[in-house]
Amino acid sequence: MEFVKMHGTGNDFILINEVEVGWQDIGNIAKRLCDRHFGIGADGLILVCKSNKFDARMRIINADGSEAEMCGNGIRCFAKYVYDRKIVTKKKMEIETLSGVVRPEVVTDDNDKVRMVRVDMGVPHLEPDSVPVRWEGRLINEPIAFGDKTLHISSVNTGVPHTVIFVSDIDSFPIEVYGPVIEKYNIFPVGTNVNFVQVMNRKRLMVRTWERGVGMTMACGSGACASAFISNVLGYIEREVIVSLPGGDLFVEVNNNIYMTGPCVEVFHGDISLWS
Ligand SMILES: N[C@@H](CCC[C@H](N)C(=O)O)C(=O)O
Repeated sequence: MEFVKMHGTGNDFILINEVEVGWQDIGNIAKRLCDRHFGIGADGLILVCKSNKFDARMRIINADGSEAEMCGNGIRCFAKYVYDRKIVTKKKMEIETLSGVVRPEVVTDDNDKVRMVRVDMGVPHLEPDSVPVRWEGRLINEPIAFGDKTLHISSVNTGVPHTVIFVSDIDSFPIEVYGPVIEKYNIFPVGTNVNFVQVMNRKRLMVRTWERGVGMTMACGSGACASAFISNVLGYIEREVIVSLPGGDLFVEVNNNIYMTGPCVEVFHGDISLWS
């Protein structure tokens, strides 16, 4: 079957049209395909599925085989995949995900190929049950000790659970040390993505994300939205901000809903025959 390798600001995915396959053990297959040495290599596997009610349905399986509810960079790639292949012909589409309906709008070039996508990411959720996080009331900028280091933690769901932590120097902060500890910390019943944020000025953030089920990534779209939202709640930034990630920049608008705009790129395609 055909697969397509894509990325959104360096967050990379293998996309497969689910209609052509009938895989049972999708977690295990995702793990093998995403492996960077023994497989194609990617942060996640995205399945392009039919929806009974909406234009299409997206499933995202992390590199460790766990299924996530949504993926911000992934849905831009998904929108390009379905529009360029005429699976969906509308520029403003409604995509079903485990986190509800998400609305991407594609921006095309002179050849009607998708170059950028603006995604209505919906309303961010701060209530502890919706994140989810075991905490009395909203968890915003609360000090929590991890060993001998106290970090100020904020929790929000922008399609998937996110933790936002502000640091003064993102380049020297030991993300690989604290990321995995916080991802599985006991107040997060389904784990969390962990975003380390440096506020550069009122219109620009630098963010690095330790992703749940993946590890360090070049970018996280829903993490960029979570970081911009919490930064805005705390009064650090304006409503419109550039979020700079190791893999590129995203433009995020914080209103009642959050909007994220960014690129999506097709890297290569190929055929897979499943090995035993
Ligand atoms: N890379 C993503 C988020 C993908 C899901 C995440 N790993 C999770 O398990 O929550 C994005 O761009 O939003």
